[in-house]
Amino acid sequence: MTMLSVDNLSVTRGGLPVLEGVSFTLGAGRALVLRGPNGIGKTTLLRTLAGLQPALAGTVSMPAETMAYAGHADGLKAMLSVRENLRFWADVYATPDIAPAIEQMNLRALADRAAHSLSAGQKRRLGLARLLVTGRPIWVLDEPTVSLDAASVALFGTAVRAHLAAGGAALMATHIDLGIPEAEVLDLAPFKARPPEQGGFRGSFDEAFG
Ligand SMILES: Nc1ncnc2c1ncn2[C@@H]1O[C@H](COP(=O)(O)OP(=O)(O)OP(=O)(O)O)[C@@H](O)[C@H]1O
Repeated sequence: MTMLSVDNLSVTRGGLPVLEGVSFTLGAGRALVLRGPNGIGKTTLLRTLAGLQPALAGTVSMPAETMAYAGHADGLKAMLSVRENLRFWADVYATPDIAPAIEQMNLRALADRAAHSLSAGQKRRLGLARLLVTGRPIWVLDEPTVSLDAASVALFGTAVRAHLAAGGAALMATHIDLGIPEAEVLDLAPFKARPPEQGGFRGSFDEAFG
């Protein structure tokens, strides 16, 4: 069953097209890994899908409200404890129980620590625990394993697989193997936007106004 359908999407950064004509579908229970070199537009595409910036063209079948985005900035409240951060998000998303998220991301020993006092990897774990309390079906993950040690990468891989097994879906940019062999891969190279031709803008300008 198709959960998300992206058709002919074009995305921009700093006003310039980055990727053009991106099309793919993502089924319930499926994971899709975006591949491509630094700067190709993985972050831009994920942010566009999550509704954080507008698309230049194309359609996305599901609203951003169905997606939980975890990006480079974890969006944690520095002065709140781990537990308070999760309660805050649980209230926002009307999720009754934060205990499963604390367990799955191995945060029990850190539950009363202020978020600002956590290490980079611990902050990442808290940011990923936030995904679990959103209750949203489509996870949109930008380099989710940055700063995680091997044990935490394994925890995270397990959480993603549990999400897929429960009928969710995941779209992610990652350079490492998450231990999800069934994940499909989308190479973004064919969608790289062509740079504007030399004088192309002036040409069309002249044509329109000359
Ligand atoms: N703030 C910005 N303003 C203008 N252009 C930007 C900005 N940030 C990034 N870009 C450019 O937009 C393009 C796409 O960047 P993006 O971060 O989406 O790539 P990425 O594939 O996620 O890269 P990485 O693998 O390094 O994370 C790049 O060419 C980059 O130089």
